[in-house]
Amino acid sequence: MEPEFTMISHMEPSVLQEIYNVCDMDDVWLNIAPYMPGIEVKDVETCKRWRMTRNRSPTQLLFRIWSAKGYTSDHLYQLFAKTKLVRCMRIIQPFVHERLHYLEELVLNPQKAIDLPKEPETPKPKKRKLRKVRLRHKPIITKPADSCEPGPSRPRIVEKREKPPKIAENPSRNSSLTSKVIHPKPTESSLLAYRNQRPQTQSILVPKMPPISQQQSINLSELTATTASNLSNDEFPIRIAIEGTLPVSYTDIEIATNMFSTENIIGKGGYGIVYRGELRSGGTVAVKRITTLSNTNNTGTKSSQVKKMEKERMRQSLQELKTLARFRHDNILPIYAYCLEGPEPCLVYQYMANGSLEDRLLCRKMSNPLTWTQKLEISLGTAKGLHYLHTFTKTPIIHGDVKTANILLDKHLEPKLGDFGLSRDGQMEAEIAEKSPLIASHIKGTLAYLPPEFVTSKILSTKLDVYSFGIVLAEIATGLRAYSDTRDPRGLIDFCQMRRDIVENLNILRELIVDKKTPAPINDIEKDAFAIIIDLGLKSAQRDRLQRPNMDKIVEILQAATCSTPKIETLSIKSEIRPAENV
Ligand SMILES: Nc1ncnc2c1ncn2[C@@H]1O[C@H](COP(=O)(O)OP(=O)(O)OP(=O)(O)O)[C@@H](O)[C@H]1O
Repeated sequence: MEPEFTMISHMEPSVLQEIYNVCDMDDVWLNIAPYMPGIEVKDVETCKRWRMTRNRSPTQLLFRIWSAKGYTSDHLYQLFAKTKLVRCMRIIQPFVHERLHYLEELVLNPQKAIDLPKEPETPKPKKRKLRKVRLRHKPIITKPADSCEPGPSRPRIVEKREKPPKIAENPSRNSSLTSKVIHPKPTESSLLAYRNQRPQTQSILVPKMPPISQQQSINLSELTATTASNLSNDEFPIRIAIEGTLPVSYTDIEIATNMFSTENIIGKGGYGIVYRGELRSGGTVAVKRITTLSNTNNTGTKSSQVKKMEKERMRQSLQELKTLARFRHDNILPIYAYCLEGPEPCLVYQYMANGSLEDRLLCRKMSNPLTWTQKLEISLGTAKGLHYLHTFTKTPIIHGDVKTANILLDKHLEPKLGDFGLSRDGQMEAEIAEKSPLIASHIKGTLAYLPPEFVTSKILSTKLDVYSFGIVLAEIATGLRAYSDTRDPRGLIDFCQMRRDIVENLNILRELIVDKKTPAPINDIEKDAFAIIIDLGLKSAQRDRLQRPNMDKIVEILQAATCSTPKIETLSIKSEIRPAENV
């Protein structure tokens, strides 16, 4: 059965490439942009910068932006007819509905067109497949006053603000060409005519995307053409993920990050680069740009391995979006917005001025060492965030990747847990006794922070996060890395525990493993801080998960430690734990 329509982004990549080649040549794309409903001045400017700064095809970006608005190969064919690009019409003809094929003849021989049978009226689209898109700006075309180009000038788009549109225009019905609306290559007079003819409204009806859940798999190109409003299946995870979070345009992100300038880079992770962005309305944000993999094999297509990695990358980004959009807490990194319409998906977060806890513990970027009071507050805040995740809903959420790099510090050094790509629904330890333990389908996370029961038996419970948090506490107390090849033992918990077993005297232990960068304690709370943090760290990272405390107990201990002289048992774990194996 013939498909109802083909989304531009779903067309054969080699066909699209051919079109890009033709339209990039002599900047032909600049001639067609003014005829594309919904394309604004800022979009054209973005495409120009895209070519200038990255040497990438401006047509490709232009089509991506347009395609994200729901336009199909049929619309593209009509656009090429309007701009008399017969070569392009022929290239995409196999993807175009037969009823439109007559347009080629019409373009080649407009006189003959009078004798042609009238174009069959486009069937009225089903109501549920239509979506109303209102555009704020109407581009109009003028000849640049300062143009020094000979002959017909290249149309320039200038922005003009308009009153809100009143009448809806359906491009699938109104843009079917008749001899009246076919334009020759724009000349000054034709541009004037075009301006007068162009409908006064910018409100158009766009066919809705097919529900993505019906498609076989999710890939980047599908997602980049996806917006919140054109997903129709309520069960589809993207819709759930993005509900309650604002979509933002790719252009706005480019402007905020100064075209993703290297000066704005604040960090790099496994899946993307994080940029500092300045909003036009004022305020700073962090933008994570999920990088796509450029590796292709010698046939020019991506290997199945690369496709698998891209899919996983996308899955994790959506998981992060889904969890962060659902859970709001003082100690969970707020997500502000997302963008799926551009060449790479982007997530926009609150900007954390003091970077990651990892950076601060290692005094990277010339930062000052944290004091014991700050270390206690950061430990407590992080514990509260985890406690919230484990207890807020009936089914606890397991973060799955708690580590110092994923604890971010705002300008007041308030910690916020980030990187929820591996988060999932889990079980409380108590539930495991009643039911059978949840077994993860795969092991993911940072190996040095993963507990033995997860690495060996894939047992998934809240105690996974408790174990990882224990290692974070040991890092806070000692200033040492979770794992080091040059240390014996290499794992930090084993390293501390071994010394703890040998040395009875707390002062000597402190001398051996305390973080020497931390300023000397200035009060009783600070004096006790090292012992409390390392003790809790070792307890939380015990090999036997049943011996590890719950997050509520951990919060209670840290809360007591930050407010008054704690009356809690410290360094009492000598006989309780066996040295943990390095995982
Ligand atoms: N909201 C933010 N504000 C300020 N800096 C941030 C923010 N988010 C991330 N960063 C910085 O960017 C770095 C990279 O973050 P990202 O989450 O991509 O990777 P990661 O967690 O370090 O690594 P991976 O995702 O591979 O585990 C962080 O270590 C941090 O320094």
